[in-house]
Amino acid sequence: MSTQQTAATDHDTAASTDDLTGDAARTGRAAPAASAESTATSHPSTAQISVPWANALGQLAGAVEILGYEEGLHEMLATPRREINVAVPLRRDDGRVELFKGFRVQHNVSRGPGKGGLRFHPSVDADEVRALAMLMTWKCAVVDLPYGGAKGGVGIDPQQYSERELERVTRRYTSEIMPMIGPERDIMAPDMGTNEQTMAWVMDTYSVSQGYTIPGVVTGKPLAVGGSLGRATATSRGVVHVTISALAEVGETLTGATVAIQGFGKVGAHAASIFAEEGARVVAVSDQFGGVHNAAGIDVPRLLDHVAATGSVVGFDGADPLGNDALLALEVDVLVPAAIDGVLDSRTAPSVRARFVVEGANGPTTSEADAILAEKGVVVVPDILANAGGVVVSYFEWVQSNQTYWWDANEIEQKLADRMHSAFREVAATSRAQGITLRDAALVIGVRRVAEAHQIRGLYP
Ligand SMILES: NC(=O)C1=CN([C@@H]2O[C@H](COP(=O)(O)OP(=O)(O)OC[C@H]3O[C@@H](n4cnc5c(N)ncnc54)[C@H](OP(=O)(O)O)[C@@H]3O)[C@@H](O)[C@H]2O)C=CC1
Ligand SMILES: O=C(O)CCC(=O)C(=O)O
Repeated sequence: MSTQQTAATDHDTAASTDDLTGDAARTGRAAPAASAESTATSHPSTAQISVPWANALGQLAGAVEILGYEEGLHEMLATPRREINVAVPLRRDDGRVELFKGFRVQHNVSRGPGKGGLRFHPSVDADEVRALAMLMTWKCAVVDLPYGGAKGGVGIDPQQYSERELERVTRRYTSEIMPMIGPERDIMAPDMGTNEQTMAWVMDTYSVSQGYTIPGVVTGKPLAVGGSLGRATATSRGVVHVTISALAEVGETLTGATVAIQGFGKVGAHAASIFAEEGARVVAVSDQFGGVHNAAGIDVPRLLDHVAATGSVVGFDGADPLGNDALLALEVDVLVPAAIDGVLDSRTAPSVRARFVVEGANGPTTSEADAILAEKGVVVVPDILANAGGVVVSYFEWVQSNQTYWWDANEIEQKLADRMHSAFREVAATSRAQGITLRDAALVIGVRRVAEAHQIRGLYP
């Protein structure tokens, strides 16, 4: 028996995960637009809506059904408050001109300014950004931050462009969406394809336009211009905190637990390091080029050196090659999708053998896959809880910026741990009390907080 199988067997003796998967029949409900894969299309010009937006609407519909809200309130919660589409021209280093589409969506601002990342990825379109903005609304509410939800994106593959070209795209995009953003209006942060340098360019472009330095317009900035300690690792650390909480629910710890991670970017790579430091066995990781697997556990620091030298996990000599789909099907305790959305769908979900799926990525599981995983007894810790560590420390960064007084790393890590564990406890308690999945429980908490804000403010009768 392999060491991987031994670990799984050890964990099999612990308490069952049934009470965190809710009632599978209920999870598989036919909510409006919930059958995302069958009704949606990834082509924005057709009458149908895209998979991420259909999934987001379906999730909201499920929460509204549980909460018993009437249609007017449902419609208000489903409708983005403000959206802007912009054209972003770029003069390439060689003189040619290219045009990209950019978007910023404020889904809801009833609890505070819009908050959410900026994504550079070729798949970015209006529906994807809408879906991600809606997720931000529920996410900020689940961890009880005084923010609404927003997201931005540019349909560009950043790996095909020079640093100088990316700077020009970022500055032009920022200028185009300028009327919507600001430290009290809408605060950006890094997401897929962007990083702290991108945030420094956004902050500089915004500050120059206003005539003075305004660090609070973005979070996830470099420390040298007002970033926060702990932000770079916060999303991943939050993923590890909720994994520890989820395992504790069934009487287990992280020690020796097997973990597979899809995506080795800002979230996936830090998660691999932190899981390994905390005593878990990281057996597989992947990036867009493929994955690597070692049942005895990957030497993560050595893998990081390999990635720094080659740009990919592929070819690492301390593990065997593995495809991305095969990674999703590994028999592990914890599977962490930390790359793109929709990777767990009706095709891949039946093969999942992990006991816990902890969503580092936004929207990695389609509605159909959710129902399949619940049926199989797989516990899914949903994105709006699992990856909220990033926005929690973004909030800390914004608070520090506003008060111009900086906390030390221990204070930030402790506040992050407290916030993530207490949010998990609250979600798990709702899940148990109502017999619903962790995703539905997190949505019920988030949606209810946002609806309450509307009702108290009088924006909704
Ligand atoms: N950064 C943050 O603070 C937060 C991020 N998230 C979510 O986490 C996810 C990852 O974000 P982040 O780490 O910031 O993004 P990055 O751009 O830093 O990393 C993305 C990773 O995904 C990999 N990837 C891209 N396409 C595929 C594919 N088709 N199959 C497998 N892997 C793929 C990339 O591979 P390669 O390295 O080869 O390019 C890269 O390793 C996103 O869903 C994001 O919205 C959620 C909360 C906060
Ligand atoms: O840190 C933030 O403000 C938001 C990060 C983000 O985009 C996300 O949580 O999806």
